[in-house]
Amino acid sequence: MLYKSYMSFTKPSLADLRENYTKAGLSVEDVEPDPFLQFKNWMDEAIANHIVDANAMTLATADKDGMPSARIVLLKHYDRDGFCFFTNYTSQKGKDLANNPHAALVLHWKELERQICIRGTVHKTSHQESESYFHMRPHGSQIGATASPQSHQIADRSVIENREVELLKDYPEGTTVPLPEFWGGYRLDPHYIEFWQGRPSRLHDRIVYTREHRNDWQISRLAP
Ligand SMILES: Cc1cc2nc3c(=O)[nH]c(=O)nc-3n(C[C@H](O)[C@H](O)[C@H](O)COP(=O)(O)O)c2cc1C
Repeated sequence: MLYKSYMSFTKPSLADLRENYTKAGLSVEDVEPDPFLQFKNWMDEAIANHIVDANAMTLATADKDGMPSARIVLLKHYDRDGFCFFTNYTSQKGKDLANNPHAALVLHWKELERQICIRGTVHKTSHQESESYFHMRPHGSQIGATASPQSHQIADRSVIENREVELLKDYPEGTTVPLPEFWGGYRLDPHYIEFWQGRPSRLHDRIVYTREHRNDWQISRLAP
């Protein structure tokens, strides 16, 4: 009874929403021995296919008691040392990562029927990396990042808008906004990278790279 009324919340019912995935397959023989090259191949395809926000990924962290939280961040750089994103170090995710450096990332490109799941350990990027990325951002974004006490309660929107006005007086367009000490990058150094390709009848392909030692990746298949 409860189930029935729940189902009628949305029309068509959420329980009736389903896609059959048919675009491609993935096997151990298909993939690169190096997961970062495999990641690059898929990211290049996502960009070539004009996927909106192809670099958007869910970042899952957990606080010191193990309580998880997740949110979207943008992947701004990756290489064999890991996957980088930038944020406010005093945010919820920043507090979580200070206490528990284990985290997970998920990218989902529904148009390609693909998902990538990554698990690893997170470290702050160097001050130089944070500074160089901060100053690549549009002036307005630099001011916005400086104005916002991300994840802290504020009385209303005027708190950040007033701060923005003050900062624009000190640092008008064309001047250098200093990198705030509370803002910068993190790099997730992965030990698990999974490539998921949707297949018909929910018999999806999952090819997983796990790492015992640096650059020594084992490749295996998981059941969907
Ligand atoms: C598409 C998209 C991209 C985002 N990119 C970032 C990002 O790169 N860095 C960031 O700090 N927040 C980003 N956000 C906002 C976060 O999802 C989140 O609201 C914010 O970081 C506060 O998270 P927290 O309170 O869990 O720390 C993005 C949100 C969306 C929807």
